[in-house]
This record gives sequence, structure tokens and C-alpha cells, in this order.
Amino acid sequence: MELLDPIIALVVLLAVAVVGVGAALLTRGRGRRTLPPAPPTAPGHLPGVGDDAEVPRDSPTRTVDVVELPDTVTDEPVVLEPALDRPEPAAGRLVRLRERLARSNSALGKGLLALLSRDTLDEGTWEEVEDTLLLADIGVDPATEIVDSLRERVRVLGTREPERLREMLREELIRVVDPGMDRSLKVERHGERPAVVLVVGVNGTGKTTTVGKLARVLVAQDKDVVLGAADTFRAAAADQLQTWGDRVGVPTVRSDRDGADPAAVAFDAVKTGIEMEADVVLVDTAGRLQNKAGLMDELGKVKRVVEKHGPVDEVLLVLDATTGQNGMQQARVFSEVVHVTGIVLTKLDGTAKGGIVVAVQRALGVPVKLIGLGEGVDDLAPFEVEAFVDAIVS
Ligand SMILES: Nc1nc2c(ncn2[C@@H]2O[C@H](COP(=O)(O)OP(=O)(O)OP(=O)(O)O)[C@@H](O)[C@H]2O)c(=O)[nH]1
Repeated sequence: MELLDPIIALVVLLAVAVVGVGAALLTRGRGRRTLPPAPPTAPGHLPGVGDDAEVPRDSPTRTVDVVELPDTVTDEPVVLEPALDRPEPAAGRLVRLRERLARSNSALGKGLLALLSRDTLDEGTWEEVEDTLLLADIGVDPATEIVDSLRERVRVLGTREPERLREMLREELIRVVDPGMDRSLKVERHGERPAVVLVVGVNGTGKTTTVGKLARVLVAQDKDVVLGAADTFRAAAADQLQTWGDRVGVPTVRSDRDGADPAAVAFDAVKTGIEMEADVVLVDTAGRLQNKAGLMDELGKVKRVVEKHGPVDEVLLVLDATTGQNGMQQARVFSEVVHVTGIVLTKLDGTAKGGIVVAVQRALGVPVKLIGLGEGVDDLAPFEVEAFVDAIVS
């Protein structure tokens, strides 16, 4: 028994040693275990939280929808029409644009009122009143008339109250601007024919712009309009006019050839207007200096040729208000050649010479029918006497 004890102890010791070495080997092997290969990813992909997770069981499952197909498939491309402008109605525009007129002409009204409010209204002051009116291009006769009348009224009434003086000045200005003139545009279709409007004037006064703006005024009144680009002299004029027309869906009759006969283009435009049963045909003509006899003859021919379709309803002379007395000379010559029926005074937003309205009406006996008060597309207003005078004296 004494011999067996050391043997048992040795066996136990060996067994413990074997178990220890095995456990150590097992632990080291686990530390080097390789991970399964990562799923392929897009370049630059960074793993996110839960990438390895399973799809949750309650995720919505994809279904297949049945979509009805059209019976026939057309190859025609869908053409999207460009949206057309909606021009502003012309009525009341002068009220909207009054600020422009007032800005350029208020010095006239303020100057006159300051003179009339002086302590003594002597001869020298009345002369200053007259000079102020002349500086605004109102013309000699109308200026004298205004001064004479005011002088008499101030003497008889014996009043110097500013509000009363302003009212008297307003009344005198309205009288010389002449509210009795017929300023309506003759743009009503008659019988089988559209109304025809010819737009004339010297270079750069704003004819093409005016035709474009006028087309918008007429479209706002639900009229069918045709434009005629009889300015065949300036290459870009027809493009410019067509752009105006395109914006409001109005067709433009033009020649493909620079320097084509303007009378032929004008004739074709009216012919197209008749065929299309339009209400109005607006014919733009080339700018021409009133002292170039050949060009003025050409204008006379344009009108005569157009009149083969019937009488022209309006001949609008476009005058640049900033050109003063030169404009008066233009007005006289144009009127002799084509019998002007109405005046369009443009660029009144940039001049203190609003008095030209009076002067030109007196010289021609023809009313100002429209005024241009800016470069915006709807900055053309029907001329309203009271609104015009109010903008000056307010
Ligand atoms: N400030 C201002 N500018 C205007 C007005 N009317 C026209 N214009 C400008 O005047 C310039 C000349 O206008 P157009 O319409 O090309 O003149 P046009 O008479 O047709 O010119 P031509 O064909 O060369 O004879 C343009 O820059 C217009 O924008 C207006 O009432 N006020």
C-alpha cells in the first residue's frame, strides 16, 4: 500500500499536466480564427449600422402592380406651347404710370405754384410764369393764353389762397390740353375688313416698340391682331417686331429679304389680316428723316398701296418727347405726306418737357392718343387729359 501511494500521485500529476496543456492550446487556436469573407460592396461604401442584420420579419413585401398600357403608342413628340403673356388692360394705366410723369414734370407744376404764391404778383412774376411754361415746350400761344387768363382770374377773385391757385392752374392747363378732342383709337373691324393702323416717324422714336406695346393693349381687349413688318430697312426690326408678337400669340407678316419693298410687305400684312378675319392690322414702317424726299415718297407709296384694300383707319405719328422743337418740324412734314390721325408721344418718362403735348396738338390739329412712359412692355398709356395734368400740378 505504501508503494502504491507515490504511483497514484504521479498519475494524478500527469493527468493535470495533460489537461492544462490542452486547455492552453485550445485558447490560442480561438484567438486566430479567421472571419468569413465580407459581402462585396460598391467602391467607397462604408459599412453602416445593422449592415449584417437580417431583414426584419415585419418589413413590407414588394408586390407586382398591374399597369394598363394604352392601346396605341404614337411616335409624335409632345410639343409644349410657350406660355403667352397676359398683357395688362390699358384702362387706368396712366394712373399707374402717373408717378413717372410726375417725377419728370413736377418741377413744372412746383415752379408755377411757387411763382403764383409770391407776395406780389407783378409784371416780372407773370413773365417768369410764362418763361416756365415755354421751357416745358408748351408753345408761345398756349403760354400767353394761360398767363392772361390766370392774371385776370387772380385780379377779379382777389384770392391768393394756395389751394385755389392750384385749382385755377389745373383748370387752365386742362383747357389748353383740350379735353374736347377725340382720342379714341379707330381699331374696330368693319365689314369684311380689319381696321388698319400705320405707324410712322423718324428713326429711333420708338415706332417698333409702340407697335409691340399697342398689340398688347389690343390683345388685352380680346382683339385678333396681325403685325406687318414694313420696316425692311433695318435688318433687326422685323425680328424685334416678331418677338413682341410671339409673346402675345400675334402673327407677324414679314419679308425674308432685307431691303424688300415695304409697300409690298404692308399690302401682304393687310391681305393676311383679311384672310385671317383679324380685327386689327398694325403696320410698322422704317424710320425716315422728314427731310429725305425719297424716303417720304416711299412712305406715301406704302399708304397708297395698303389703301388698295380699303382706307387706312389710323396713321399714328410717333414722336420722341425729348426732341422738342425738332419733333414739331417732323410732325408737320409727316402730316403733309400721310395725313396723320393721332400722335404717340414716347419717352415722356425722361423729360420735363411735357408741354410738347399742347404744342404738337396745336400745330397739327391732331390729338395725342397714346403716351410712352418707359421701356416696360406695358408702359404705353391712353392719353387722358385730367390724369396728365394732375400728375404735373400735384
Ligand atoms: N424711356 C423710354 N424709352 C422708350 C419709350 N419708347 C421706346 N423707347 C426706347 O426707344 C428705343 C428705340 O425704340 P424703337 O422702337 O426701336 O424705335 P424705332 O422708331 O422703331 O427705331 P427705327 O426702326 O430705327 O426707326 C428703344 O430702346 C426703346 O426701348 C418710352 O416711352 N420711354
